Amino acid sequence: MLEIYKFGGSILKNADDIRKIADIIIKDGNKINIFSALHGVTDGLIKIAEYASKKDVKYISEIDSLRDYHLKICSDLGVDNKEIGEILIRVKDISEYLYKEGFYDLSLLDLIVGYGEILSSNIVYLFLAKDSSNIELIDAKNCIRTDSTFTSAKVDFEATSSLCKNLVNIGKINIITGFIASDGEGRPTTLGRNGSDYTAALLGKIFSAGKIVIWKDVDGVFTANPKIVSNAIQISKISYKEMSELSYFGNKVVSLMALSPAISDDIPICIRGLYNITNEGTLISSKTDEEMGIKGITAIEDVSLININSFNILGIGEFLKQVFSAINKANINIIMISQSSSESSISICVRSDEINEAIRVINSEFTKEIRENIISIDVKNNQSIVAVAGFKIANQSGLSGKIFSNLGLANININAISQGLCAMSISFAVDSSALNLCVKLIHNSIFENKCVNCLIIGNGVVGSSVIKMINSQRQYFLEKGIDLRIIGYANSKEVFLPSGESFKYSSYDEIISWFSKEALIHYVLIDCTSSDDLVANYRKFIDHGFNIVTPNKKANTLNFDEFEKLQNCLKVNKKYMFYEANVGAGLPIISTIKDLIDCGDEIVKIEGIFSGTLSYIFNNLSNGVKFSDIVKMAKENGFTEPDPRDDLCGMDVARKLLILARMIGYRINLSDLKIQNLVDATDEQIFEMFDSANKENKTLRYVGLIEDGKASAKIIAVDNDSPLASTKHTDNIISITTKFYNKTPLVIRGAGAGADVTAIGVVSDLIKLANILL
Ligand SMILES: Nc1ncnc2c1ncn2[C@@H]1O[C@H](COP(=O)(O)OP(=O)(O)O)[C@@H](O)[C@H]1O
Ligand SMILES: N[C@@H](CC(=O)OP(=O)(O)O)C(=O)O
Repeated sequence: MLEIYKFGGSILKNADDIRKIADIIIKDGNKINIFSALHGVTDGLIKIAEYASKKDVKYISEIDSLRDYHLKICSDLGVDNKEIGEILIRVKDISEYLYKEGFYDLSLLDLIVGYGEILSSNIVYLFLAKDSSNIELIDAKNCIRTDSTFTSAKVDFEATSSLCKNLVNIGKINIITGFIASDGEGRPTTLGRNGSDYTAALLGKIFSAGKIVIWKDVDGVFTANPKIVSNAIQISKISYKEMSELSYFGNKVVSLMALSPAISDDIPICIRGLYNITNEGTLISSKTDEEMGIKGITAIEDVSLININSFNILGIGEFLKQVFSAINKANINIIMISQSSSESSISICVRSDEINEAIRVINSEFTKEIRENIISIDVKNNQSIVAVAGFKIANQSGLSGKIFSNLGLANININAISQGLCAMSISFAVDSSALNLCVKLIHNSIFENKCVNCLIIGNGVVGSSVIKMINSQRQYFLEKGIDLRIIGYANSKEVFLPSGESFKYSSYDEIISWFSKEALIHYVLIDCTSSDDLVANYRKFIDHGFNIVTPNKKANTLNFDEFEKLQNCLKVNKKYMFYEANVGAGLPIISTIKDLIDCGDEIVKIEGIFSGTLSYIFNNLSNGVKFSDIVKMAKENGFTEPDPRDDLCGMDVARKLLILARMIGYRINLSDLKIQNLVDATDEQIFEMFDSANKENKTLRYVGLIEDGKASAKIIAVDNDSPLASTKHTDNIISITTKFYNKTPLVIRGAGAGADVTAIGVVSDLIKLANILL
């Protein structure tokens, strides 16, 4: 099966690229190979023509760099540079002529610009010809015949077909210049920017190729430009119609012009990546990937919007006819139209370089009406058109809502919208300054809305366990439709990204702006620190779209005013904060209390052992064992904070009590709690308490209590048969008495400390959050 290969400027950057291309051509024995100019060379040649004709000597340095670029590649490839040098002298001669004349027209522009393809093809030919005699170099000026519309010439297919059949020997490996052609008088023409794709498609049609393969620096067609949207998804199959829609709206992967010869003869076009040849690329054909209804988001930059308002004096039909015929006469290309018939107003989008002409013709068409204030015109410059395309666009209910509500949240204004009844696309105009954010947001609201993007700050014991748990359970969560994705994790100085890269930060603002620019849809900050500073920044994170999940107790124990501000901030931004691991690590204490409240139950009393450390200490009290020795043992076993006084002072228990008390509506602060501090408790004092409890068949416990609007914690002697007496090891136990659980309280008991159980608390919050968001 004959295949046409086309190699674009994006993969013609250096000698290595050319070696890779040569390998592919030789390995596949591919017969028809079309080449664009080296990367950036067409732009460079246009600049040379412009400078030289304006008598600007900058053209000389441009010529020099053009020469150096090509000659360096020749020398890197070990190719004799004599011929290339001669071609470069011709380019120099033309530019000197333009300089002398101080003028250029489009035919001269085509003459000079076409040398880009001549140079690149010659280099490739010379390189391949070093090892093979079966290589042919073809200048497409000798076989692609066009009219004389310089810079965008129209092809005479019949003449081209017979010239190509005469000239191209498909027994050989042909290296053919893309983009360039000649008119009936032999004058060089070009097929329009990005025209090499078209050359490839024409040859595909002429030689009834089985496939046209366009080699690129990307692995295929993606759901958005992967250079803008880093998480764009590669499309495996896309229909000609869908691709045409994307190309019309600015997708550069394959030019619109190139699609038509392929469509007419049903020749599949495959987009493949030179740098990843194991990837099969994207197939553009009559078939599409049915499951993927929406294929992508694309944009046309540098457009202007003209709004023409008519105050209904003319009939709407007559008004539109006049507008379009005026614009049509001036040969201006209308890219998008949006009409509001009730007001007889119409918005027309044109390329920015055509806006002045468009305004001029409309002004002259409606001179009288404008003078009489029947018609008014206003113009918005610096616009871009964004389009979402795919075969299911027309019948995707809610799609526009999803797109526009996300743009609304990001304060991006839509200046005009267009969608047909059976359209393959929705297109709309936005300010160019918002373009990249807009494309990312739309992309992510369509393709990434099933994923919760987790930023973990704090990579200590808990943070590391959370990361491990998210990663090891990933598949399990995915099967349940929940995609928890870690987008970064940070210590106090640096953020590490999944790509292996990292960046240092000195303020949380830097982290926020780094991740906000990705414009993902669902963000969550997982605060695994005990930092007050990070908590002080929560509101900024929330304002920028983050939800919060945290085992850090500092946020819920801020002084009440600050705590309320945080709650309001969550409410205003419609974001969530989950904090199961604040109390009892993974034990479902917070969620149970929340559920009870949500059901209308009333919490009368909460009592329990809230500290794993203090639980361990009092569980190990027995005759003949000193309190201070048990504290030492707890420390040796890693059950205490690095400084055990942080546990003994009762502050950790106080925070937990305050968190629960606020949940059930107490408007109190830490200073309102009565907490027994054990830092200075002596062995004798504790033994005395232990002994007298023992004698009364009671057990000593450090118990927290929330009741009657107050919260406190102290050592209590509880009955030996009370649930609080039954704890072991580092257990937490919490007994909740409510309006409904009034005879026998609801009791939750289990391990209340440790990295893994805390991580469970965090991850269970993430799942709850995901179930709300997704
Ligand atoms: N949806 C998309 N999928 C893949 N690439 C895209 C998409 N939209 C824009 N691009 C851009 O198109 C570029 C390739 O086009 P171009 O530079 O014209 O290639 P060439 O010079 O090889 O013809 C890619 O590098 C990529 O940045
Ligand atoms: N070199 C021409 C033709 C072309 O098709 O190039 P590329 O394949 O790099 O888009 C241009 O830049 O317009």
